[in-house]
Amino acid sequence: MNEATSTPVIYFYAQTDPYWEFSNFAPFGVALDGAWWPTVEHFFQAMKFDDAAYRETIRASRKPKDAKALGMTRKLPLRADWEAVKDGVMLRAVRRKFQTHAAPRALLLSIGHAPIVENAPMDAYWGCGPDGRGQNRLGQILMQVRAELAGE
Ligand SMILES: Nc1nc(O)c(N)c(N[C@@H]2O[C@H](COP(=O)(O)O)[C@@H](O)[C@H]2O)n1
Repeated sequence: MNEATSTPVIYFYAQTDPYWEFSNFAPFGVALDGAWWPTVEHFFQAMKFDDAAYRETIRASRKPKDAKALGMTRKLPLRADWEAVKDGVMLRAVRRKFQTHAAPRALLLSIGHAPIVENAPMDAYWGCGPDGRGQNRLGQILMQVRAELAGE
């Protein structure tokens, strides 16, 4: 429960959780930059790199966890501006996912103005982190996309 508003908080993360559809790992592909990406995670991880061949390796990987593992390598350099652009990359991909797929869009709109939190125990940037006090940037982006879709 959000104590300020008494609105239930929507948590999501694992495939077995309610609202798994909100995860970047959920199987909703996106068309971006002239290609089809199997999940938002594939696109996000690939965009970390200037190397086009490596981006394609990530795009072609079987599962989002494979894409994530490929994106975590530091054998190749991250693009120099990654920290500056990563939130915009995430917003583009999440926005396209919900524009493209009716089922997750309906679910996102069905929860009204409820706060959304990625319940990621190891990620205090995109999620709420181990102590629940992380930045929750993915949750914020989902709420932004929800407002756009609702015409707010
Ligand atoms: N479902 C799921 N499983 C994991 O293991 C995760 N880490 C996440 N979180 C997502 O990871 C992405 C962030 O990647 P970087 O750490 O910036 O490389 C982002 O899509 C999170 O939502 N989710």
